[in-house]
Amino acid sequence: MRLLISGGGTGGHIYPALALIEALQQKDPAAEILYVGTKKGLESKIVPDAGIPFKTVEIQGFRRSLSLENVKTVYLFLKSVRDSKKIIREFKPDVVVGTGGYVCGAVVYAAAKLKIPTLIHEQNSVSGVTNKFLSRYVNKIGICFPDVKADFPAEKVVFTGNPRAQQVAGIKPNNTLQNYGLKADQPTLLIFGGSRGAEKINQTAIATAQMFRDSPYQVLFVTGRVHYDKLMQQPAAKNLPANFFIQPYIPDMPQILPEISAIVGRAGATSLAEITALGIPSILIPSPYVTNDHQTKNAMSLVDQHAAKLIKEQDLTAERLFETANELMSDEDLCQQMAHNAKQAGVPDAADKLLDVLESISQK
Ligand SMILES: CC(=O)N[C@H]1[C@@H](OP(=O)(O)OP(=O)(O)OC[C@H]2O[C@@H](n3ccc(=O)[nH]c3=O)[C@H](O)[C@@H]2O)O[C@H](CO)[C@@H](O)[C@@H]1O
Repeated sequence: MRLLISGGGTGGHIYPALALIEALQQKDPAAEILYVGTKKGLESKIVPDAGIPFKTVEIQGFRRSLSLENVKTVYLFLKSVRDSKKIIREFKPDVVVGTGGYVCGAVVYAAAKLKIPTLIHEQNSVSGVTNKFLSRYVNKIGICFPDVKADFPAEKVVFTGNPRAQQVAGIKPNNTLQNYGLKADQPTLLIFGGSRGAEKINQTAIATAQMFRDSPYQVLFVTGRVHYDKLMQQPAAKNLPANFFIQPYIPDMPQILPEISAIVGRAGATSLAEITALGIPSILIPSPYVTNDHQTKNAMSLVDQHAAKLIKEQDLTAERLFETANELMSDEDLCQQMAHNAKQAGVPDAADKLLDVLESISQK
């Protein structure tokens, strides 16, 4: 099969695409893949690092207010559709897949206009702007939360879950935390604010460092690459307790997750797919800055099932973060119960499900 795939901007759109590619390559080692993204998005590093052929088009998102920038956005969209058509004609895919982000708007739209079979994957409980636009043109739509079906033409929707879940579910603990300086035999709390890091979570997490000093577990705090240098200059980052570790980014997150006891993080949909695939208790701090507050809705699906606790960003303080995390890490029964509940919500065969949909529409 020749698969052209596009998804960009943040890890939450990119990692599901990579997981689908991995599942396809396992099933069909002769499969030919091309990934289309932008130079500016995280995909321009993550995708070539994964050894996948990568091409770019130039595109940007719409501003919500009336602005001259939107004229440029329309111009870039039309140009990127033309550029995408050129890439599609050269690569001759059997099927084109979009996993969200502005870039896949142009690529998948171009494919649909060229009558190539198309599939989009919506990770969230509320449809993204790009997927909503594309839903008119595509053949099928894979979803991860039942509620989001209402945002799309019902006959196109298939519940598949997030393929990253299957990629993560297949990995066994292998002392990977040691590569980051942590101990292999201690429970570990992971704190991170999504694939790009989150300023408020970062400032709060660094302020908790000394509070964790005497805890019988270790803390791995991941800042996001763009925040790391500035954060490490703060006095609080200079004299860290021996059980508190800071990293800019974890490129091999699927490898470390099976060794994590509990997570404090945003409620990005791909992170939640990982948390539920493995059954990890979590404390979720949804981003209030995303379309239609979709992270709160994502988070509530786990909170309602007693699989996660929720702290609103506006209520986040160092004391609240430490107390909530410490309470969880100190209560084995609670951890086990939440882990069990999280796992119930997981879809550990999501990549196979999405591949089935892909094969059903592909020209090959
Ligand atoms: C601000 C924003 O628009 N966020 C959106 C974005 O989030 P974001 O890109 O943060 O996505 P998620 O939290 O869903 O996923 C993050 C992904 O990055 C990985 N990771 C993270 C940190 C790290 O150091 N290493 C690493 O590999 C995680 O394992 C996970 O696979 O896409 C999600 C999925 O559509 C949405 O639900 C989020 O609302």
